[in-house]
Amino acid sequence: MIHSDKEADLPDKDRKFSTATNPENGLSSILRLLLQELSLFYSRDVNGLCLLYDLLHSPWLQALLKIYDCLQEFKEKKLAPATPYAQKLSHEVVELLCEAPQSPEIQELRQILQAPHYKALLSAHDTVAQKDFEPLLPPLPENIPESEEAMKIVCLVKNQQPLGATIKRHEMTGDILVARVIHGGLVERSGLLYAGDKLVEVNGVSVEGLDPEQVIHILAMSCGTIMFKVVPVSDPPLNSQKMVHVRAMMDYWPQEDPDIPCMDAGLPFQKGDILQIVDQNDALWWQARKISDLATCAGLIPSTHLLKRKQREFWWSQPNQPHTCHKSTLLISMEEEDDMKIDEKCVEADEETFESEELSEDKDEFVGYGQKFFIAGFRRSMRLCRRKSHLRQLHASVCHAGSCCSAVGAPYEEVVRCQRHPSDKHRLIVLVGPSGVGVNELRRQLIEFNPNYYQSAVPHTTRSPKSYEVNGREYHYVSKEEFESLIYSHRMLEYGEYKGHLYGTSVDAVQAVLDKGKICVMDLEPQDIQVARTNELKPYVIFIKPSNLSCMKQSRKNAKIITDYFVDMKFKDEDLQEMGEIAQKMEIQFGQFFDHVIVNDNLQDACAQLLSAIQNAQEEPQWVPTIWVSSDTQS
Ligand SMILES: Nc1ncnc2c1ncn2[C@@H]1O[C@H](COP(=O)(O)OP(=O)(O)OP(=O)(O)O)[C@@H](O)[C@H]1O
Repeated sequence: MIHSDKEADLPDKDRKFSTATNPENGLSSILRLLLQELSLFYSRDVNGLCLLYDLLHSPWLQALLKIYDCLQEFKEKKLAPATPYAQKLSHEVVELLCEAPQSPEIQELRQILQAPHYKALLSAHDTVAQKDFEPLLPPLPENIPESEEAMKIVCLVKNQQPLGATIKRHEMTGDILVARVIHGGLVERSGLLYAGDKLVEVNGVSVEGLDPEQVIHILAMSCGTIMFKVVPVSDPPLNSQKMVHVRAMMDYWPQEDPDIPCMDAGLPFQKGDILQIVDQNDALWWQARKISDLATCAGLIPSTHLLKRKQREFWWSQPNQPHTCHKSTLLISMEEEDDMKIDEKCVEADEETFESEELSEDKDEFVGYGQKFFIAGFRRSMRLCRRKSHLRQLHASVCHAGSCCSAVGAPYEEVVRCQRHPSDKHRLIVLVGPSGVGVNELRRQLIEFNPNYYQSAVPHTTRSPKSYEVNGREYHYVSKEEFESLIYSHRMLEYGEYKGHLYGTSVDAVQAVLDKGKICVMDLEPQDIQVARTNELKPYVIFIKPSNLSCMKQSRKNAKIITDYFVDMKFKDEDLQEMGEIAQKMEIQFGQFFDHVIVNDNLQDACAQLLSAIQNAQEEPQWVPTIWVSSDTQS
């Protein structure tokens, strides 16, 4: 269907120098001449001439040069259609074939020519060949008054998708204006309508005096081509802002937001979603797309400014009502119950009993088959103290929440996609999960799998070392003053008190592992994640989640938990149920910080998932807070 009219177009001068059109000047023919010359010297093998001769004579080089010549020839040709009416021609051929004596070949050809995709191909060919790219505009209305000179007529062909623009009524004049053009929608892609354009007519119907809803009704009833008569805005807004990516730190449901200017244009999202913000021209309503669905047009999301304002208004109007900030209240009451339950389980025990339980934990710290190596950070006191710190810090977070914004924080966090450079330190791996879900089990399995690569940080304590303990192995033994100074200088990632002693993990202890080129794996209570989220440690947070109750009952038949008063205690059904509830609440409150979620049902599967998640975190590009990268560049 397409042929070349190169010869007809080319001036004589060009034709003379074209290697492509004159095969004698082609590279392959030059090679042929060269070979003839070389053959004269071949028998004498002057300076490796034989080698060169064989090389130039090789069939693959000859073939390559021929291909090069053909491509060169093709590149210089201009393509023009043999006929712009291929569809008609095909139709004629089909008619002739009907009259011709029938044979299997003729039948097959008819079928091919009548197949819808083939017809569509010819139709596309003809459209291109006829250069029929412009939409057919209806004729301009006659007798346009001179005052309407500034108007323009815009025709859009509506398909199944919405037009991608919103309208509003001007408060003073009552004019119907284009309020905003949605990024990626039909109107934006046409480039014909802008925010601020005044609508005069839609499909010949005057919009004067109509409500926006009535105009929308006219648009909804129209199909095919829609004609707008508009007075263009004098300065069409230019979107010169660069795209920004953010992590949503909250959920948003447009259907539940009475303030959204157009509910259908809203973009629902959940905390943790990565959003691409494409338009921030409006101070209150931004336009964004989910990174997981970039093919769709953008939707409206509330701006940071609007959300903070709403949070403040809500706080002041309903100070006694539970709201976003109060989600933690649920956790607190639950934790208080938890404490009471521990009391119920309480057995009288004296210091001696605890001493022996502490000793019995040694099996947790010396592991390995045959060769014994040491894993720090699994001590019972440390784990119980961590649980208590959870309760204490939740209390503190509510007491200190002076304003809604400080409790909730920024609704969006700016992020960039970034890959760790192989020469950079590893990212800290943080495991989070409800007590008993298996965080320590998984951490231990990981370190046992490759103790030269995975390691935990050595915690600090203010208690004195026991006779068999070594400073810097089980714990770093420090004075209360030293410990407190680490807290005040923000060098403690987590800390808590247990039986009158302080326990905690410092940033420096984590750094010591990372400095050795190893991957540091630690578990944290979810409210401590934010403390660890720094450029220094760049933590990758993995949430360990229980599976459903019946699976847990099955898989945890032989599992044991540690409590204040028992070293090993079997799970009761209530424990497993409570674990599920706490996991749910953790996800609701802290889900935005989780980079990855693993359901710990089958232990082997969960370990395999953990290994692969850690590998991805270290070696694949990930979304990280922009501030981590910018502070890297500055330092
Ligand atoms: N997938 C699993 N299948 C069977 N048992 C498991 C699984 N994961 C963990 N366990 C067992 O469950 C018990 C509790 O696990 P673990 O001590 O790791 O809990 P944890 O999340 O660290 O809790 P805490 O933070 O309160 O110490 C242990 O006996 C552990 O061996």
